[in-house]
Amino acid sequence: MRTAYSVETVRAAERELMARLPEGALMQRAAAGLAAACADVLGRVYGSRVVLLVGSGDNGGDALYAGARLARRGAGVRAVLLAPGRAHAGGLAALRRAGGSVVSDAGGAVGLVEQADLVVDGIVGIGGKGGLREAAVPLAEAARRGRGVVVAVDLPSGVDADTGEARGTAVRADVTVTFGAYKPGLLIDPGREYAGVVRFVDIGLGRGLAGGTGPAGSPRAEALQHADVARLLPVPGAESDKYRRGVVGIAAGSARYPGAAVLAVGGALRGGAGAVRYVGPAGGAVLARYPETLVSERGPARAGRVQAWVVGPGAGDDAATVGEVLAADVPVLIDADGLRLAEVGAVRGRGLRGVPTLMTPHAGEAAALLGVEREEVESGRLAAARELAARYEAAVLLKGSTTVVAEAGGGGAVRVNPTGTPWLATAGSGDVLSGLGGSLLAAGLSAVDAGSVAAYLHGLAGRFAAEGAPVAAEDVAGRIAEAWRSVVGAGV
Ligand SMILES: NC(=O)C1=CN([C@@H]2O[C@H](COP(=O)(O)OP(=O)(O)OC[C@H]3O[C@@H](n4cnc5c(N)ncnc54)[C@H](OP(=O)(O)O)[C@@H]3O)[C@@H](O)[C@H]2O)[C@@H](O)CC1
Ligand SMILES: [K+]
Repeated sequence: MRTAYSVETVRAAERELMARLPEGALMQRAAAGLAAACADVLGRVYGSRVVLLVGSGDNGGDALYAGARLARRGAGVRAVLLAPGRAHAGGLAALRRAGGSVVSDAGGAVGLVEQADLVVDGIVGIGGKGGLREAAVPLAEAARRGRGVVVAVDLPSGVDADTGEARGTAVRADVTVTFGAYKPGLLIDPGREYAGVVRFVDIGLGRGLAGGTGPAGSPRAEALQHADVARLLPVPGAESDKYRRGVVGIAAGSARYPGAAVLAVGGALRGGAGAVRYVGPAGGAVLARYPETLVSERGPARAGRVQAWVVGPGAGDDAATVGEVLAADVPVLIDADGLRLAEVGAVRGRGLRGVPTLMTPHAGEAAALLGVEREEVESGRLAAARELAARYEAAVLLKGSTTVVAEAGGGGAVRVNPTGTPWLATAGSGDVLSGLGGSLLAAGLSAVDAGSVAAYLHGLAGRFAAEGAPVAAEDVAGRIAEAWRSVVGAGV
């Protein structure tokens, strides 16, 4: 699991640790880790050309001390100072002692940046406010088009550490070396994309972050990894029959949109439930594609037992079916039209009774439910998911470039999906996800686990299906088993 903490929590943990350590010790740990990562990406340090972009805070200090270490190993290191009078004094002295040089005219340094083998972005770290300042923009752009590798210190400058927002230009890193804890902005797009490969350097904050003797700051975001997902996936026991593995009911599709039902059933059949029951007007289309489906002509209340329901994909205006499903005392996943048709009170009532509900809106649907503009949801995905989860007392999976899952009530760490791919933004892909999530709910996973595991597998399946080309939702459903196998293989 990658666990990310807010800047406030990281700062508090740092203060607590610094009080017990000699002055400057933490920065030396950070700089040592940073220099090691830089040496790795360079391959050969001796003779390489390194340019440090140095801002006015400790982020620049890290860059300068790491630069000094590289200079001692024979690299030609130049520090470009964005605020010449305010650069970290100790770091500057260390760099000069090691033979590095300083460039105070940032405006004239564009050529240097373009020609460097390695550009180290120490412009600003967790102390950053707003986007990159004007003087830094041409340097960030030069780093992007230049020939060298770009390594960001702690996080790419211009990216908001707590939200992943990038206002205006931000540094595009190949590698980000982050200290002490992941920051949410490294896990959430667009920040995640700007960060490139993230390397974590432990500087000893663990005890403070865990709440031990330090601040009881809880994680803000977490990203499942293969091994976490492998532990959560349902495994049938020797005596499991199809009913013990869970039956998932799909109340989806309409005469106008039969395809949504077919795709949701397709996702559900690959999600670990023992059987899929379909209720709705698209039974013929469903059976034609998936003859193993149990199709019922009657409404959800009389369709037979299920351990979880999926309601909403392609449902049109069928509010009665949505109401009937929400009245059932089993977990329910609500998607698409169902989100619009579900009454807040009915969903909240389930949550207050302890019956799980998982809502799976995309940004547009979430914006409509919250009564805000879509852009507001897109630029503050964590906050939007938490707000919906609090209003509805339901787990909320907010789909998008980075899919996030908040627990009912909106507290706790938000799960952030690391496997997404832009190719998944294709018609019907959400229907597959809803079936898959419902199937995992029926197999016994909690709402947050079912949502985050479904997003993880769906993202992997999307990548397998796409391989760099457009995909159809059917292809994604068809690759879920492969995604599952790849996860389980890595977890054992
Ligand atoms: N604390 C620790 O224990 C450890 C911390 N560590 C490291 O320290 C980093 C945090 O250092 P920090 O607190 O000095 O803040 P930092 O990110 O360098 O920036 C603040 C400065 O930048 C400025 N500035 C603000 N916004 C800006 C913008 N948009 N664009 C440009 N400039 C902007 C602002 O100045 P002002 O607004 O006054 O002009 C201020 O001077 C952290 O990320 C990690 O790398 C490690 O060494 C491990 C131990
Ligand atoms: K930085």
